[in-house]
Amino acid sequence: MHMERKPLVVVNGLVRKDAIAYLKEHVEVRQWTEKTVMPRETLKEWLVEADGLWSVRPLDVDADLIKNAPNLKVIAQAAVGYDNVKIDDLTAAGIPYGNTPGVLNETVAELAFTLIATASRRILENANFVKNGRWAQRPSNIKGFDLSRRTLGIIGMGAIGVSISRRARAFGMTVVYHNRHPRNDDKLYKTTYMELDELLATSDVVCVMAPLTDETYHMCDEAFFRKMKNTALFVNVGRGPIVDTEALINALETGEIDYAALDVTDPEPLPADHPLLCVENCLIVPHIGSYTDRTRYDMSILTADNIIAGVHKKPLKTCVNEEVNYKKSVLTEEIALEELKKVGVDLSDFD
Ligand SMILES: NC(=O)C1=CN([C@@H]2O[C@H](COP(=O)(O)OP(=O)(O)OC[C@H]3O[C@@H](n4cnc5c(N)ncnc54)[C@H](OP(=O)(O)O)[C@@H]3O)[C@@H](O)[C@H]2O)C=CC1
Ligand SMILES: O=CC(=O)O
Repeated sequence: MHMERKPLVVVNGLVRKDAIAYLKEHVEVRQWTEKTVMPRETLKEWLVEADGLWSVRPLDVDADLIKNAPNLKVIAQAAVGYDNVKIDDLTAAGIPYGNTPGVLNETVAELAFTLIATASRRILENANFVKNGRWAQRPSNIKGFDLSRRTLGIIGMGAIGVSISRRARAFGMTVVYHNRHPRNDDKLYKTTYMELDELLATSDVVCVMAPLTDETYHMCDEAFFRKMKNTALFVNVGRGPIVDTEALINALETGEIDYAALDVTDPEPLPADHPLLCVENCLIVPHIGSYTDRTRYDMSILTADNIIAGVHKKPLKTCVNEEVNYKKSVLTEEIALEELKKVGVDLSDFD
């Protein structure tokens, strides 16, 4: 009797154990479980046999990585952002790429708004005085500012940006945004489109929620910060390299802007001696936008589902390069095979 081998999925780093257990119910898994980053050459060797790849950062996914992977049918990663992936290379190779949009919108928006609220009331600095037994010595210049009746400018008003805007409205803020294209639902979300310069001049809080692309790389440079209000708060939850870090440090130290709150930095992680860590008016958290147990679970299961679908040539639930996603025709073919089985055709006869 013909025994079909299970598809082989390579995972090049550590991911949640429950997601791996789920994946193993459907496919064979070969995982790099060392704490060190998997050497690229070793990964390339493993991919020779692989049907699928669960990509774990840091990893540059490009034509070179997959050139000796003749069976590869899908690559997926537990993240919305795919700036480490050359999508065109995968499309050229006919490989669909799955990301995890949607399931993290509210969680990332909560973190973005937590940064805004925490920074606006200087929670960290004030809490430190209390914790260090210096309540009474707290200097009077560590003042917060109100969010109500202020303007939030979102750069990159997509799925997460909209969720941030809803929270801002609940705090009594006016929301303006800049994208390459104005949205057609401004009435619904009570938002206003602005060109970038106007947004920077208008906003009391500027929040970057755009993807990292060639266009957005170092978008926040010296000129960008010069156009912001001196009293403004700058927040980045998009990607670190959208910001020219040196320009940000300079803007914070010279008073060009008042304060920054960052979930993402360039580089990541920040080395212990990085100059950004010495800047007093800057709050940094270690890229925890989607990092809650429930949301990381949802992202991991969606990634596993995309991989399981892809290795069986079924449509990925969330695919970036939809033009090479597996289409219904594959399903139709399977339904046809099921029908054949039902009428007693022994498919192994055709192997
Ligand atoms: N810190 C964290 O943990 C997380 C960070 N992220 C980051 O957030 C990004 C956005 O996620 P999500 O909201 O789901 O993505 P979406 O694709 O829904 O939204 C992205 C938005 O950015 C806009 N945009 C793209 N290019 C530019 C540009 N050059 N200038 C201005 N706006 C631009 C797009 O509009 P248009 O096409 O009209 O320009 C779109 O509205 C991700 O790519 C990722 O990098 C996501 C999740 C967690
Ligand atoms: O940074 C996280 C992501 O989902 O993108």
